[in-house]
Amino acid sequence: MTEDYLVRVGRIIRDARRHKQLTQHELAASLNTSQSAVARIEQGKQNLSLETLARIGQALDTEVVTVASNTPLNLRIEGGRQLSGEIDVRTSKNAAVACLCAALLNKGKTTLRNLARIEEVNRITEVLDSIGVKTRWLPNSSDLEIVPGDTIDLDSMDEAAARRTRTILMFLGPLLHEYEKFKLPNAGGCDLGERTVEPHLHALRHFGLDVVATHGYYHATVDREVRPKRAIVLTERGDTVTENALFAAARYEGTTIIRNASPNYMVQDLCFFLRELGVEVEGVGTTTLTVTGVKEINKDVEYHPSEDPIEAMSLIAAAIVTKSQITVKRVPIEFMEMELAQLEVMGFQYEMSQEYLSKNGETRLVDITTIPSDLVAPKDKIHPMPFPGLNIDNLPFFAVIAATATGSTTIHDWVYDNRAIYLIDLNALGAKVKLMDPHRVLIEGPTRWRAAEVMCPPALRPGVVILLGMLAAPGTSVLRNTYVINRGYEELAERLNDLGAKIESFRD
Ligand SMILES: CC(=O)N[C@H]1[C@@H](OP(=O)(O)OP(=O)(O)OC[C@H]2O[C@@H](n3ccc(=O)[nH]c3=O)[C@H](O)[C@@H]2O)O[C@H](CO)[C@@H](O)[C@@H]1O
Ligand SMILES: C=C(OP(=O)(O)O)C(=O)O
Repeated sequence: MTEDYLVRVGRIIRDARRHKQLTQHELAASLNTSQSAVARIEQGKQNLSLETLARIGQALDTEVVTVASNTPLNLRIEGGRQLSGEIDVRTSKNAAVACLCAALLNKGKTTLRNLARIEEVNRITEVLDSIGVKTRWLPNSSDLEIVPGDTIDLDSMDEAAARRTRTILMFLGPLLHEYEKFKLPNAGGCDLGERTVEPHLHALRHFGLDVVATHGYYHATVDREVRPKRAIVLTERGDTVTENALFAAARYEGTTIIRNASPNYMVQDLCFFLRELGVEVEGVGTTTLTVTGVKEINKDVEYHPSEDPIEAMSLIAAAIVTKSQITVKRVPIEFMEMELAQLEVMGFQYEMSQEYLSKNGETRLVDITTIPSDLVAPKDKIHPMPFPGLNIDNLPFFAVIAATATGSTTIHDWVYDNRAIYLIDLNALGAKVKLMDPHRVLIEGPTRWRAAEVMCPPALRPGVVILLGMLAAPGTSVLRNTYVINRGYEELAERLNDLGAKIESFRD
């Protein structure tokens, strides 16, 4: 390395350290080195090995050196291997994004413990950092600290990051307390077809929010005289719309009743977190939420979001399709009961531990040990429903499971216009999936899986479904362009490898 280059790298490291509000001492401690060594590195007076650069990147949550990161990340899978061992379910993407947005309600310091370190969270922290909210991962942990401070500078928003997620829509609820006029870039995310924002606007109108969508932005105005006069009835029982209504109610000093609310897992997590902020929420887990808000929130709080039922389902599906015995630990059982009941109908056998509590002190967890089972197709169609029905995001996993079962299974995804269609990508791996119409697929099993090279569908769950098919297929498969998977899962390939899978990531 030339001296000039070392100086530039040193400066990048210094800036990243300052951005994370770490002293040289603190960085040195997490690198197991001395403060003077860090000082030399930052002055460009220290030769750096690739390993040291990687460790610094890890300590500062930033890639100091980016290796061709603009090219898509692909996975190479040696399939047909059985899995074994134990794996912990990590905390959920959907609770993470809800709590991140809720942190905007609080002028004090919010610490979200053991947060999922996934791309979706990275996009939101990029957006938050760009508008002047200070976020930092605490050293050697997955705990994220968020301090909004006194002013939020929406004009400096990292729009590219904002447009890659639908979560930006959930800034409406918190921001209506701060501004009488503001604009936000339109929401993006997985390509699942048209996703409405109308129910959000309908709910937030009760708090004086009016939104006009033009030229890629939501232009919002807030009339502070308008306050909820009666119960807010959501026009859809959606998760994020319920969350937006909760954000609005959380800093309204009166009492708001939200009917047709989603009682789903991420909404429950959000309600528990709002309680930590001093907001009264009754009816958690039901379709009527009664919220008594507080005008200003300025509290140092911490919260532990709960484990992800969708990741739990993904891991159980991995065991089923590879005919493996594994123990999936920390399964939030309340949100997996319908899925397990449906799997039982298909002949799936498993053992379940006693219940214990998640670190949020509320969510009930169990460990599930899968028993390799010969599955049969269910007589009735499999379809999702709002909680306590079969989770909408767990439905795609039934496609790859049905492909291993004997007989014909109908899967009916009434929710998304564009999600069922990706399931036919399983056919490249030998499955027989027929699209009956945009919402229904018919799957004939069992499948003689074969390896293939497939472009990852532009949607998170279908992407993982194809990956699971590849785990089942003997031989070498390649799944190309897998960003969407990392949007919702933390180190999925590495963790499956710990169970005996053989997955390598590579860039072209
Ligand atoms: C960040 C987050 O938490 N995302 C979840 C949330 O997204 P989110 O709450 O944003 O879901 P949407 O509002 O997009 O709803 C999904 C689809 O279901 C339709 N719909 C929904 C409810 C209803 O009562 N009637 C109805 O028709 C909507 O029109 C839409 O087409 O909920 C979805 C459905 O559970 C999940 O897939 C997402 O993972
Ligand atoms: C559709 C999903 O999420 P999002 O709402 O973030 O797009 C999902 O988690 O599968």
